[in-house]
Amino acid sequence: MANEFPQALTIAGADSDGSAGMEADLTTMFTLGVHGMCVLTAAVSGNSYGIDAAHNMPTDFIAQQFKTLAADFKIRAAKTGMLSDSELIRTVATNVKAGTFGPLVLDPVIITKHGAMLLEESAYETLRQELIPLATVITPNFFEAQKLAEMDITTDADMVTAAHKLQDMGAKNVLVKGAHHDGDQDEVRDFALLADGTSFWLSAPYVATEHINGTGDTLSAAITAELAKGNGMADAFRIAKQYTYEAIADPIAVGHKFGPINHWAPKMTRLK
Ligand SMILES: Nc1ncnc2c1ncn2[C@@H]1O[C@H](COP(=O)(O)OP(=O)(O)OP(=O)(O)O)[C@@H](O)[C@H]1O
Ligand SMILES: Cc1ncc(COP(=O)(O)O)c(N)n1
Repeated sequence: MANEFPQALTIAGADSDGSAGMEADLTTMFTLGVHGMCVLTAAVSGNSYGIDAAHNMPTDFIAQQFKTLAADFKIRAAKTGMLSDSELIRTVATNVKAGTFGPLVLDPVIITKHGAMLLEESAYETLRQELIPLATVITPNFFEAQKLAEMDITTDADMVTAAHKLQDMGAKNVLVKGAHHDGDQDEVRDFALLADGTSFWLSAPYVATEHINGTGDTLSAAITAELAKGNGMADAFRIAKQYTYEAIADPIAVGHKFGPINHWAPKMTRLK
């Protein structure tokens, strides 16, 4: 009998162009040497220009997927992606609480690189109440941190304040991703706040490319994969940031606008 292989779960929407969502999550987990599984929450019809349509899965089917996977696999870490609305968030929260899926990485997907909104504004409060308290880690981008912490973020000090607010809401560890879309900077910095109160900045060179669809999914899926392998939180953050940077830094020519990042570039396969 083979040794038990690290297994992780993504609770996410499918992105038809393969750049973000479930596809980015499973690709990242595969590349980092973890077997990835999926509870499908929604599906979008998208290409590198934008998203043309989206559909949610029925909540009873979402609940069934959790039960089917829990009946068999030893899932060591899980993450969330596109959750669309309050009903879906509640379904996911109920089923996460009922199962043993290890640490939960909450990627609070609200907006895509093309500006499509993947979470209804009326659901922000449900996310705060139902899912943030269950989160071992939350990984909001700049925009999501502003919405969830209900504050403007313009300085490093604001990022730190937002991270503490999210921790006060119940997320144990927080990674607030810095803004990077204006191109007037030479580095992108994310702020990490750990459960024990320690904190640090993660920095990488700014890459001037439009091939950045799925960066947030990739970062949170890489954190999930590293936690599934047994790495500590700070190491998981650092490895995930490096993996994502390397995948952005060597773009591939796929699509005409916001194309996918390059998961063949990182030289980190099965890094422990
Ligand atoms: N152009 C870039 N150059 C270097 N690093 C980048 C660039 N864009 C994003 N990153 C990094 O990628 C990671 C993901 O952050 P990002 O803010 O893109 O997530 P996101 O907005 O949730 O992604 P998405 O829009 O795909 O949902 C962060 O560590 C961020 O610093
Ligand atoms: C189905 C789906 N889920 C999530 C995202 C956002 O991904 P990211 O935050 O990585 O840009 C997306 N574009 N599509």
